Amino acid sequence: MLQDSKVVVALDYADEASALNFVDKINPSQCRLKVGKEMFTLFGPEFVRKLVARDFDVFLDLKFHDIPNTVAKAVAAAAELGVWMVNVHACGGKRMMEAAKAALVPYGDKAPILIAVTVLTSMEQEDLAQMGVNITPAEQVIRLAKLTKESGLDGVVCSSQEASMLKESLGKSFQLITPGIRPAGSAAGDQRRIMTPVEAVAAGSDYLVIGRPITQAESPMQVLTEINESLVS
Ligand SMILES: O=c1ccn([C@@H]2O[C@H](COP(=O)(O)O)[C@@H](O)[C@H]2O)c(=O)[nH]1
Repeated sequence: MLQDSKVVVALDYADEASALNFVDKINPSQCRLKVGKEMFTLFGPEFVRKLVARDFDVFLDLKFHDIPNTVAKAVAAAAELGVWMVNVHACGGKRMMEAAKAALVPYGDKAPILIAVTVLTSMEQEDLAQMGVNITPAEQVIRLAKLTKESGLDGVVCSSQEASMLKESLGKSFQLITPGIRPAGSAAGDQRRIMTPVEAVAAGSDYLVIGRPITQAESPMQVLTEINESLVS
């Protein structure tokens, strides 16, 4: 299926019917779909299978963070679901990330893209300081992104505010998946390191993860269409 859009819609709905009502109105050329902790916990792998069966590229955003053996098994289970992308926390360390990557080798070119979360886009300097991390979010992001690349992964989750710096130091092919995207005028909510869709793409984001500005809009389809049109160069 031809995938044109850089938008990954975060399907953070509390009920399956609302999620499928939105999905039924779109096609895979308009966006990819992200299933996170809320919907996976509520509706499990069967919900993911339904989206994959509709030909959508699915990002399974469960942010695995555990011992290497457990994460490797979880990532392989994600590959069995046929998802397009899966992630772990870079804070799990190099051995954990290497184990996750190795677990995908048997899937060859059917393996999902494997990325690692650096610093959550909801976090700012004060949040890091409270955890004893006394550097800026950007410094922590580059540190974890370098470790992710050394571990053989395909890219990172970061904010678009770090995108140009990461592209410059880690190269064009290292994928940058950026939540914390807010079209002008939409509420930031709990997000802290944000950018508009147009700014994010200009900064070097490869994929834009967008949830509430689309899913909570009066007309989600209209917002998605407007964002896609704003990104056509
Ligand atoms: O650093 C991160 C990592 C993941 N997320 C996820 O992205 C979406 C964002 O949703 P919005 O409604 O657009 O804020 C959400 O599912 C998060 O779990 C993130 O925001 N930041």
